[in-house]
Amino acid sequence: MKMYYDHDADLSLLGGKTVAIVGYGSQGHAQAQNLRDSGVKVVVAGRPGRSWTQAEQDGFEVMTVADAAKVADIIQILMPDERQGQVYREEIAPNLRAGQMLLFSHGFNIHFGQIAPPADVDVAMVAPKSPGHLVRRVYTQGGGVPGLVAVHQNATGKAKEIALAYAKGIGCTRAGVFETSFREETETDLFGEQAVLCGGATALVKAGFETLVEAGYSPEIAYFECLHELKLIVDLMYEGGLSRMRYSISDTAEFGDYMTGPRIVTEETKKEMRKVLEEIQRGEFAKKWILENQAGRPSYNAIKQQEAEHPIEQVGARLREMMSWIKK
Ligand SMILES: NC(=O)C1=CN([C@@H]2O[C@H](COP(=O)(O)OP(=O)(O)OC[C@H]3O[C@@H](n4cnc5c(N)ncnc54)[C@H](OP(=O)(O)O)[C@@H]3O)[C@@H](O)[C@H]2O)C=CC1
Ligand SMILES: CC[C@](O)(C(C)=O)C(=O)O
Ligand SMILES: [Mg+2]
Ligand SMILES: [Mg+2]
Repeated sequence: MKMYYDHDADLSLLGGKTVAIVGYGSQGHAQAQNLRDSGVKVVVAGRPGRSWTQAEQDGFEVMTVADAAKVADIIQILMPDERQGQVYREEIAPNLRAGQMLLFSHGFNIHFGQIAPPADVDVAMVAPKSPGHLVRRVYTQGGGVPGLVAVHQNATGKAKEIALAYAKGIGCTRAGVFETSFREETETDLFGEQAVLCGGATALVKAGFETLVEAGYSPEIAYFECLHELKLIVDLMYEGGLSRMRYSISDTAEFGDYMTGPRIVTEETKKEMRKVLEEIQRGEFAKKWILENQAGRPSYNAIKQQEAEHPIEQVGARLREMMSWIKK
């Protein structure tokens, strides 16, 4: 397995081809706009509604998913994971022809068997390791976000080269693209978002905020300390790793970091992380998420509502009103 950069990928492989971006949400709008700016012919596929209108306003030719599956050479599926199976079966599969490429940015549906493409199409993945809005922002700033590339089916014999050309079109080869498998991407992505990036980080931020507020400190100070400043600290880690961050903070903070960090994230926490990973590997999380959607998302909706009402969200909204550069 190796890393691929701009000089390893040939954008001309997409010349004369049409890429259909199915779904114009977080990843869809970013990948569609980056590809277009890279000179690739892009159409957007969706259903009548907000995203369809937005894609038209952004200057794209927009069509139904079924029509896009007919006209495109590469079909990049960027609908929510839980919707992809049904739309694939109803609108994409009946219109597929040999030699097309089905592309994904997350391996969930292939790895967990929700989508089973015919043998005569390429099936690959280009997964940006970034939220969609930053895929676009970093590209327009001249950079790119790292990505993963994987091939599940190589019907044409050119699947990896085409996927790498696509990765170049969205800017990922500027930062580096690592070759992986659908299984590795799916399991590590689910683990990362649950244990560290989203679940772990939000739980840490809320616990810190609540500890300060419950001890009588101002919610405003607790917000700045536990949420706002986290971005600034993480920016330093992004630029130069843990040591760059530790270079910039005071020695007092660095000593506190060494003494207290291991008391917060303990061996017990790591034990739980290993359990989370095993549940993902055994497909238990995927099953739970599929059943949750079939039941109309009762837990998801209830917790989402509860989280929106957390005091950190109220105080944060008020404080950010004064920071116009953040609102932009
Ligand atoms: N969000 C991210 O940053 C990342 C996402 N990914 C992966 O990318 C994929 C897309 O995720 P994400 O960008 O978050 O998705 P979003 O939820 O942001 O966007 C979903 C899009 O799909 C459209 N859509 C939903 N249902 C249908 C349907 N039945 N028919 C046609 N269009 C439909 C929505 O249109 P409408 O407005 O009509 O609802 C919307 O445009 C997933 O596989 C995800 O795991 C990978 C890396 C990061
Ligand atoms: C961290 C969440 C993510 O995996 C991502 C932005 O990479 C996602 O599924 O949105
Ligand atoms: Mg991810
Ligand atoms: Mg993810």
